Amino acid sequence: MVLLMAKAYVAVDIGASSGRLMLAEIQAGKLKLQEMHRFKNGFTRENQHDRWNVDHLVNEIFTGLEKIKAAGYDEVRLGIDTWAVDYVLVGMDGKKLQDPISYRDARTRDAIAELTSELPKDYIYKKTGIQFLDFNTLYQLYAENKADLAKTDKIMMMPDYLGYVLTGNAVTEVTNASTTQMLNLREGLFDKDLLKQVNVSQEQFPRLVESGTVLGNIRHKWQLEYNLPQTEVITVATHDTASAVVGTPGNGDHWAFLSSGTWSLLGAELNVPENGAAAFAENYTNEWGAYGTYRFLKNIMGLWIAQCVKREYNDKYSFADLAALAEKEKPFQQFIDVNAKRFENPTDMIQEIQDYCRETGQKVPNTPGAIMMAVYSNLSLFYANELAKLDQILGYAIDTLNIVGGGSNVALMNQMTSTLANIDVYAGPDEATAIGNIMVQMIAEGDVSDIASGRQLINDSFKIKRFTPETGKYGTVLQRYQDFLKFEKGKKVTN
Ligand SMILES: Nc1ncnc2c1ncn2[C@@H]1O[C@H](COP(=O)(O)OP(=O)(O)O)[C@@H](O)[C@H]1O
Ligand SMILES: C[C@H](O)[C@H](O)[C@@H](O)C(=O)COP(=O)(O)O
Ligand SMILES: [Mg+2]
Repeated sequence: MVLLMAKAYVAVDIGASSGRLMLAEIQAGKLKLQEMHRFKNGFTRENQHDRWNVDHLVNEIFTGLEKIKAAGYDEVRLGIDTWAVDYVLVGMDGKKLQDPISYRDARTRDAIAELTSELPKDYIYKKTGIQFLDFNTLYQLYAENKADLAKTDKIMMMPDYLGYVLTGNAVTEVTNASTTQMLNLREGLFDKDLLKQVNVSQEQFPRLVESGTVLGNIRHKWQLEYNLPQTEVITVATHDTASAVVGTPGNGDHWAFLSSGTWSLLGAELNVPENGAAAFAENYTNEWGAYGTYRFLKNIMGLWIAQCVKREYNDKYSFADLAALAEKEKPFQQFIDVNAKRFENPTDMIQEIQDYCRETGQKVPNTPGAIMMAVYSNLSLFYANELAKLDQILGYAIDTLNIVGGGSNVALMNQMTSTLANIDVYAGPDEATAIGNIMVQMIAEGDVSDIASGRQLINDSFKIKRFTPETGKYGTVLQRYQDFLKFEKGKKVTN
């Protein structure tokens, strides 16, 4: 009797700190997920810029696929998602011109001020509905080496470039394209004025496609070089946060998501964009989601800070160790604006945190536990503050927060956020990005009918932990934090 193997799906999810290949199948009505390969990601200094090693990423994808083949899977579907805004310049010969520059590189430091002196911010926001982050693709292209741009045949967003290397086919998938801050909300195309502003032609971007589009099979030349399964690549929601939102269980009537990884992306899934005055004033974004939705969210510095702290202790502590050390400390011993520019890419994060506390006349954390409690408690305060703003902008009360990603493992932060925001928190799955990647593939293949049934399958398949508010436990700390932020912004703390 030939056992019909359930279709196997592979998610390649590459975040700013780590990448992974996750294999999924539906077994007995549940989604079974297994990690087949994990690898480090990160940028290094090369040729005067912070750059990603994109050949390393390609090699790791093939290594992961060889492991999947060796595990007995001869045929798979595969989707690729990565972090946003960064791109690869591809020359007339179809090869990359150089290793891509990271969004944390200093080259865009003054780009927003320069570009928006010619094109006002409100004009750009009305067109695109996208938040002003100085590393958006628009500002990277504004700062790009003009000679390199002239040699460029195609500008490929990171996940699209990886799909192109595997299959030879180039597209621009819309969820990640929206993070460029160059897509026109009304027209659904790259905006002509913004293209002109950075001397790029529409033709230099491959055609725009929706998530769920079949990209093609892995090229034969790779099959000869590596021992790979037969692999059909599907263009998923290629911005990792878009996949994370698809993979969010969506518990609650008016629920919000917090994709908690290197970045914390806090927001709500909308059916129409919200690019009005209040959203503009609070720098909220309308990144495009899967299935015609919009990810109305704010970028928060997130666990990037924890990653730097861990590295600066020479990886002596695991993340779980650092969370356990923090648990032993008292919360809210100092207030920190975690989104201050100074925390974006400092040479020494621990020093930066201590200097900030000294400059603002606050208690300076000196031990790993105290430093991590400062990080976790101020992230939780920032989340609670932003949830209050979200209620104001959207005009209704968010009743539940779904926290996904690696940060959903930090019970201390899940509980603090629930109490500070006075709403229920559902934590998990931590691999929601990979799950959302796979969900789009399954919907494209007809194995799952739509996103609602996909989210039901997620709830049925993974352990989702609920946290409820310990009402009143922290008194007026949130109000005092909000007053502190207003005071610091008024003082224009140098950052
Ligand atoms: N067991 C854990 N305890 C505490 N923190 C954790 C744990 N697992 C993961 N994390 C946190 O999650 C972060 C990674 O989340 P992840 O979603 O994998 O990020 P990315 O996709 O950006 O690489 C780590 O930086 C760490 O701070
Ligand atoms: C620069 C972008 O805002 C950033 O990539 C963010 O959107 C993102 O993709 C975060 O994903 P991580 O998994 O790296 O936290
Ligand atoms: Mg991630």
